[in-house]
Amino acid sequence: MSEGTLYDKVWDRHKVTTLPTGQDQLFIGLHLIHEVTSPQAFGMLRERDLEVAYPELTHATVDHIVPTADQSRPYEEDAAEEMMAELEENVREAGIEFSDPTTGDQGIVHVIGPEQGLTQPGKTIVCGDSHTSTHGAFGALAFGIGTSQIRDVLATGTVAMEKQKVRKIQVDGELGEGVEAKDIILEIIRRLGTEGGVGYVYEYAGEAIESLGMEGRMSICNMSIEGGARAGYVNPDETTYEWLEETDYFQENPERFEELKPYWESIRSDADAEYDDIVRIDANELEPVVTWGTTPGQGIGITDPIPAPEELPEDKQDTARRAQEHMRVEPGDTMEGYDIDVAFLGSCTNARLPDLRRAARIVKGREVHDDVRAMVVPGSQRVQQAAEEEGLKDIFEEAGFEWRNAGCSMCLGMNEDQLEGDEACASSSNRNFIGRQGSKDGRTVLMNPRMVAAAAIQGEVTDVRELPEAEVTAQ
Ligand SMILES: CC(C)[C@H](C(=O)O)[C@@H](O)C(=O)O
Ligand code: SF4
Repeated sequence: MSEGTLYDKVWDRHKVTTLPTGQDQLFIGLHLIHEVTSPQAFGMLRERDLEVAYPELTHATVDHIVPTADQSRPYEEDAAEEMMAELEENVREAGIEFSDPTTGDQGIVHVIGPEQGLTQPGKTIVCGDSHTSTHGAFGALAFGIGTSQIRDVLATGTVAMEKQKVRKIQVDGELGEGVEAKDIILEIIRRLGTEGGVGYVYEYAGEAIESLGMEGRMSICNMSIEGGARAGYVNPDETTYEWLEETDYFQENPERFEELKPYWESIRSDADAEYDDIVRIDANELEPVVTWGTTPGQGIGITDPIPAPEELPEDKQDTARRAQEHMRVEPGDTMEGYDIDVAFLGSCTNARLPDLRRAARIVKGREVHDDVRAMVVPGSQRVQQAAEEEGLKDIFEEAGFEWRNAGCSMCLGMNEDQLEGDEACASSSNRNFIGRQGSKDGRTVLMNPRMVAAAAIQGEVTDVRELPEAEVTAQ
């Protein structure tokens, strides 16, 4: 008999009880914390004289406020220094491991969890951060949670949640040249809308998903939340296991790998599992996708015309009009040739090593356009170090990119990396909301990392398929 989807199986395994509210109480296998959303929750624990129940299942990093240029302490910005100091005190008191910048392991929370082998198939993972859905790439159930839930998980190791429906997104076929995981997810959100996933978790399946590496799967799961879904996941397979085996945790505990593998296999969705909805996408039809508006759902293929608001469903027309005014784009035009001032290669969506490698192949031997300020912000210190060792830093710097230290940076502009005035930014991040990159008049165009590299070189949104790639010796 079918036990159902991965979602059903992992949920049932972690369910403690059904609460009088109708919600289920779930045991949490990994609680990731960062400096922005944890301080209040620790405060609530103190008020009630409670201790952290499972410090060994909790792991901290600093990412949002961390400066990416000068990281000497105290940080130049007082607010950043205060948040860092508070996190340091909280983790010290509770005995929580902290990947701070002195460890060489620091980075964006959704980059370091997988990197260190903390993220594993069949685990329940939470973090006070919406993009926690990223970890679903490993076949984990991973949810972003709010402050009171962070408090609950700190105090009890459990959280109250409502079960969602499951939509299978079946991506068949093969991606063409220059088209990436990021384009798949931007296309999904374009088709289903930013609210389309409300009430669902997304299971990504099909040949095009299975042939992606873990980093591509993470880019897709990362943006599930931008499509309104509570979480997203991919069933674990040999690609997952091979990646995991190289992580610290399984290098240090090889016997755990053999012990856990049967569990990982057992939680895969059954072939006859029932879904609440199934959506099919043909990867062969995709081209690089870019956004023309101010939500991640306002995207188009690079050769497609920007839609006229009146052609859109009625409830989308006003936001489209406002977005087109803000972005200063005209219906009927393509986004190709849209002038940019800044190029940002970073964020938990697209700042892992393979992302930087692909972008470097576009950048090598070329120069950043005179009117463009371009920067690379690696997702973690480890990505940074590996990229430096294999020569990627030199490629970017020779072309005129700034090479920064790891953090969220200009993805949301909580540190000093911000757009100025009405600058337009080609960005490998996941949100293009008005004001997102630190300036209320700033204009963000989301795209895949190779497209960001191409835009940096040309000074305008460019179809990367027209720029031949250079050979880069890195594997
Ligand atoms: C600061 C944090 C709460 C926020 C999130 O939840 O996603 C941030 O990471 C973001 O991407 O906007
Ligand atoms: S990189 Fe951006 S999306 Fe990711 S956690 Fe940081 S701010 Fe949020």
